[in-house]
Amino acid sequence: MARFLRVKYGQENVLMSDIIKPTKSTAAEGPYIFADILDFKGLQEIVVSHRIDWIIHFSALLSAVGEQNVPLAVRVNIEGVHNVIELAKQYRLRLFVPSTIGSFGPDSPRNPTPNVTVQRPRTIYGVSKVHAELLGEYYHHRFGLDFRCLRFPGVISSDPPGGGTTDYAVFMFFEALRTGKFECYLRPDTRLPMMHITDCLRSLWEFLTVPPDQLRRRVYNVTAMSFTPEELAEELRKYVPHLQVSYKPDSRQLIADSWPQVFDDSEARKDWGWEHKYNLEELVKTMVREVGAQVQGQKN
Ligand SMILES: NC(=O)C1=CN([C@@H]2O[C@H](COP(=O)(O)OP(=O)(O)OC[C@H]3O[C@@H](n4cnc5c(N)ncnc54)[C@H](O)[C@@H]3O)[C@@H](O)[C@H]2O)C=CC1
Ligand SMILES: CC(=O)[C@H](N)C(=O)O
Repeated sequence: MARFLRVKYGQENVLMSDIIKPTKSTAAEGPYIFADILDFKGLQEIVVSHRIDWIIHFSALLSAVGEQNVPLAVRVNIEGVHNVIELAKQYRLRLFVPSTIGSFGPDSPRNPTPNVTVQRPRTIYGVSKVHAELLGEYYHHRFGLDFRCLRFPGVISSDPPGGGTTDYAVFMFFEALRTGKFECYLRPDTRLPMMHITDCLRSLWEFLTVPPDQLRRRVYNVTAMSFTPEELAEELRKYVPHLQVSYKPDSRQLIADSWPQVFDDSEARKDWGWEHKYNLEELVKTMVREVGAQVQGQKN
């Protein structure tokens, strides 16, 4: 996202932060600083000394890793949001926080899942995201905070994924192109909403720049497609014809079974003109090219 925003606003005007060391190429792309989302005073200092006016808050533990360390997920995902939202209120910053299909649960309608419906997720990740959505809406109505939030589906890119349930789709490309074999931790018929990273970043950008009076909500579903592991493998076989996929469901299956299968993003399409560009065919073609280049680079 920083790369995307730097093209629009200039390299020096977008400050990237994390608690981890940047890769060489990330460090070369523009300013990068240490910021721990749990350190409120440290965040205040950054906002003041860098004259920050807009926060895009990505830090989180995703669904699968969150279940492995619930206390840490509570701190990073819930305390972290308390800190940025209070910061945004104090300094009148604009704030974007992503949510997810994981903010829905087994009581939600799964096909399709509308923008407003029962949520009641069963993972700490989902609970923390519903909390962020509600708190953001509350701060918007109570204090006039410009809070915006998109619920993303599984986002597919050639970067290493962070420990979610939808990560299988990324792993399948790497294993298919490295070894021609893949063991999937979800059942072959597990349908989940997905989106290519290019569409994800564009949706975020378009949503951030919509004039406020065009928004009927502060939280919108967005998506591009839905597919199952079996359907993804079938499309991938156009490029790796002998791909063998076996299935060994683990605890992530339970999570996937409680999530939307088809995400209804008609409100985003109607209110601010959201349109995806990548369907399954385009996504696979692009991923094969990008992951293929990485795999080739590792071999040389
Ligand atoms: N990747 C996906 O498919 C989807 C992602 N999202 C949301 O997008 C956001 C980014 O997701 P990803 O990039 O995939 O996750 P990721 O796991 O790759 O990145 C999360 C980042 O948070 C950082 N972090 C952890 N603790 C921190 C702390 N105390 N202070 C500062 N930073 C800290 C980590 O170092 C990591 O770089 C998350 O909020 C996630 O919920 C939403 C839906 C789908
Ligand atoms: C859909 C998400 O939020 C994420 N990729 C996960 O699987 O946890």
